[in-house]
Formats: sequence, structure tokens, C-alpha cells
Amino acid sequence: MTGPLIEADRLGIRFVRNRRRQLRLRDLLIRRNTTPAGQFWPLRDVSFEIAAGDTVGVVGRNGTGKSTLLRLIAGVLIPDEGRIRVRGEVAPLLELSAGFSNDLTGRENLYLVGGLHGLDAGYLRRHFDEIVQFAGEQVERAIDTAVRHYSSGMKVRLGFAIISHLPHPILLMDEVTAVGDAEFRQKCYGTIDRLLGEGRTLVLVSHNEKDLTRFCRRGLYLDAGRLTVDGTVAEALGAYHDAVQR
Ligand SMILES: Nc1ncnc2c1ncn2[C@@H]1O[C@H](COP(=O)(O)OP(=O)(O)OP(=O)(O)O)[C@@H](O)[C@H]1O
Repeated sequence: MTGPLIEADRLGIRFVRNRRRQLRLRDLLIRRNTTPAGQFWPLRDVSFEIAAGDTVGVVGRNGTGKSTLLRLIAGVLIPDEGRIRVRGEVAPLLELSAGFSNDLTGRENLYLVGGLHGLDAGYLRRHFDEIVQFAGEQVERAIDTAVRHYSSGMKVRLGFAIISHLPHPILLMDEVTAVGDAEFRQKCYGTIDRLLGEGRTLVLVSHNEKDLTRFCRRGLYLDAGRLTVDGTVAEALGAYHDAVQR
């Protein structure tokens, strides 16, 4: 395949702040010629390209649009301006227990979530033992119990186990290595190393510099929703340090 795997062209998205109080008529009249009340752009005018096999860390202070960018790449959010083109399927290691249905068992959820990500039942049957084993002993023992009885750690482990088994070429991760206990974290690291060794493409949002420098060659630095550095991961972290010290 030629050309970039992910291409953002003047990408922008607009959100509406949750407002506790209802706007009064006077506010609406005063604001009618400006940005509609409560609206803001968490990301705007962002352009970049990511090639197959790139490993990209997204860095920036809290609330600068990093997770929003991942959700745009994942197709969960639709841009209001510009465009995002993604060529290839995405394994979103984002909200790991998000797709689970609490009334279903771990086994049923594995088929449900795997299915939602486009995997057929045959593939899931063949990889079932491997996935459940990866999720750990506690999950293995409770695989036929409703997920509502799982601890949050068990849900996250099962979620990570399923999504990290997707054969998709693009991995999106948001602070994934912050979940689980030390043992599980080691497993996550091992899995990420293996997936990157297979040539997958990674976009990782993290505040953990060790993770960023371990897994990413390239870095994007976001400042208030604008992409101000697109360089090596060290350059992006340098811009982040400068901003924090300001
Ligand atoms: N669904 C939403 N509706 C309205 N505002 C939102 C929504 N999601 C996020 N925001 C706001 O958009 C901005 C960017 O959020 P985002 O989660 O992308 O930041 P982030 O850089 O990932 O932050 P952090 O480092 O804290 O995880 C923040 O001001 C956040 O409060």
C-alpha cells in the first residue's frame, strides 16, 4: 500500500460545554453574532500524516485535545472542519470496558465485543483460550459469570485481551499502561512490543514519558487544540516541558 495510513487535513471539531444553568434570553441576544454560547474548538487546523509502521506519541497538557484526536482517528467523532482519512482497520485500546454488556458473561461479551470489531465467531473461537488466558486467572475462573460481578480491573483486563488480539494494522492507545496491576502492566508492555515488532502503526496518548520514549519514535505536541510540534518524540516532550515551566 502506498501513501499515508492516517491523514489529517486541517482537522477541527467543535464541542458544546455542558452548561449547568439555562441561558437567559438576554444572553442569547447578546451573543447572537459571536460563536454560539458555550461552543469551543478543542482541536482546530490540525494537519499531519502517519505512515504504516510509524509509532507516534501525542503529548500535551490536560485538556489540549489529545483524546479527542484519538477519537477522531477511531471514527467515534466526526470532524466539523477539514477531514481525517484512515486507511486500514483500527484497534482502539481506548475505553477498554466500554462495549461490555453487564448482564452478559465474560464469554458472551468476548464474542459481542469481538464481533463489534468485525471479528467472526470462527476467529474468536480459535483464539478464545489465548484471549482468556491473557486476561488472567481471575477472569478465566469467572468467564461464565455476568460481567456486572467483575471488578473494574477484571473488565479492563478482558477488554485489553480482546482488543489487543485484533489483527488490525492501526493501534490507538490512551494511557493504557496506567491500568491494571504491575504484573498486568508487564504483560501489556510485552504485547505492545510484539505488536510493534509485527510492524503495526501506533498512536499513543500518554503523560508517561517512559512509555512514550519506549514505544514512539515520533511525537506530536498539542497546545490548546493546535498542533505546534510534529517531530521526534524527544522534540514533542521538549515542547511539553517548556510549556509546563512557563
Ligand atoms: N464530549 C465532550 N463535550 C464537551 N467537551 C468535551 C467533550 N469531550 C472533551 N471535552 C473537552 O474538550 C477538551 C479536550 O479534551 P480531551 O479529552 O481531548 O483532552 P486531553 O488532552 O486528552 O486531556 P487529558 O490530558 O486531561 O486526558 C477539554 O476541554 C474537555 O473538557
